[in-house]
Amino acid sequence: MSKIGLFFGSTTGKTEAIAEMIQEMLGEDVVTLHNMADVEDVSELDAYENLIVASPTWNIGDLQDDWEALYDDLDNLDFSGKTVAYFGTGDQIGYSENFMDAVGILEEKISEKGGKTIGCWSVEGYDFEESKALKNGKFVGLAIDDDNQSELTEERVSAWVSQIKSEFGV
Ligand SMILES: Cc1cc2nc3c(=O)[nH]c(=O)nc-3n(C[C@H](O)[C@H](O)[C@H](O)COP(=O)(O)O)c2cc1C
Repeated sequence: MSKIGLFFGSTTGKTEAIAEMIQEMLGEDVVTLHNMADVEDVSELDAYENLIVASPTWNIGDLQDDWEALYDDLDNLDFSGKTVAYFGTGDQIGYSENFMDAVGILEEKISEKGGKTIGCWSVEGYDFEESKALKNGKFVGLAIDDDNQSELTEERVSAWVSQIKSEFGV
């Protein structure tokens, strides 16, 4: 069993590309990728104590479709004892009032069910109106905007990976 299960949804491939980048940085022996399109039952998340949960925001403030399909089933899981980091991709200019909402929606549900959130991320360098992913003035996970700030993607991912590495203790 690898140490971290990374569960992502991705409609046009951007979130998937970030998931692969993270796996490469942390090592294939450490991170196992699970595309939500192939996940039949959310109990697959239960196999890990350390999780990375990722979704782009679609349809103006919604979860990506494959997460949407299984979202209600998260109520059947107990996340206590689990450590969870989040990331998402979004468009802070086109969807300024809903930037990264999907990450906020997932974090709220999973932390309600006992998950311990790590990997919070500063809003510095972003320009948006509103986001459900904000808690105490920070994003509850890494925010990637490849639509408008692709030149910052790799350095953001790399800094966040160093951060969660020590928070996960891997
Ligand atoms: C129709 C449509 C709706 C979108 N809605 C949002 C949104 O509400 N909030 C946001 O931050 N980004 C939004 N986006 C931007 C996507 O989340 C962004 O392009 C993302 O990187 C796509 O990820 P994926 O390729 O992994 O599916 C939207 C894009 C489209 C085309």
